Amino acid sequence: MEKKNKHIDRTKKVISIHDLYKSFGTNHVLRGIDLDLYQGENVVVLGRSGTGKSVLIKIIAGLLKPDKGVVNVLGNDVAKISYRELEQLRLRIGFSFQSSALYDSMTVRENLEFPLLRNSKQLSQGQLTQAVETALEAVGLSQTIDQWPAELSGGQRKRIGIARTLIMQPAIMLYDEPTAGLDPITSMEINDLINEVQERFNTSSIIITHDLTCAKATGDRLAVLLDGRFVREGTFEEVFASDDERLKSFYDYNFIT
Ligand SMILES: Nc1ncnc2c1ncn2[C@@H]1O[C@H](COP(=O)(O)OP(=O)(O)OP(=O)(O)O)[C@@H](O)[C@H]1O
Repeated sequence: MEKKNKHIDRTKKVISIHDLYKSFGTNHVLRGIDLDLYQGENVVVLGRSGTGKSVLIKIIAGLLKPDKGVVNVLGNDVAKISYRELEQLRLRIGFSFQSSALYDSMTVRENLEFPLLRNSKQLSQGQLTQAVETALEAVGLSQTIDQWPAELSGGQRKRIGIARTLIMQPAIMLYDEPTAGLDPITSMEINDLINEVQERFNTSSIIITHDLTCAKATGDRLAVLLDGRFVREGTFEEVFASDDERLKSFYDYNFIT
């Protein structure tokens, strides 16, 4: 079912991208991208492999510099701010990567404490425990607190990865292929979690995927990236209510997998 979110504030842009270009040598990856993300909104970026979705996310996080164009994140022009300002900005952005990248040699509790200890050293043990418990509760995995990553399923590891991101109370979440490699039921649970995070913490999110079920379940708005530009944008129904041949590849892909 298509989602409905009533909490989007269309007067507040948390990300604003205008006329963004990025090439690597003769490989012109992004060729004039415009994208706004509003407070409380989930935007899905749909695109096939190699279309520049990760490059876009890296530019938003200031990990890559644009060749041309403006990328404003939470009021900061990422190409212009100092390294220190960029570090501060990154603390307000949560990344959920394809591999959940938990530390195998740490328990779930230690994995979650890690970003807090690295970034805000003045917390008492009681505050740390409280933050860990709140984040685990938000992803429905309170009982795993003293387990090791190797004891968890792929879906559970993904949730713990999201909890570790939430513990920093990010304003923006960037999800890179959140359902990749997960079975349909677990994928559905992750989609629900993305929506729960949006509602509970009023985060704004960019979700990168080529999974149409995920796009439909989580996206308030979809933007389809093809040949370096967004070729269609709107709700799931608006984007796919057309016989645009360029979108056929997504149906074929999703039919096969
Ligand atoms: N640091 C880099 N140096 C050179 N080329 C790069 C670099 N990063 C990305 N590219 C190129 O940019 C293009 C887009 O890559 P990107 O990783 O953004 O694709 P994607 O849409 O995220 O794909 P996937 O779904 O497979 O992750 C590719 O051709 C890739 O080789």
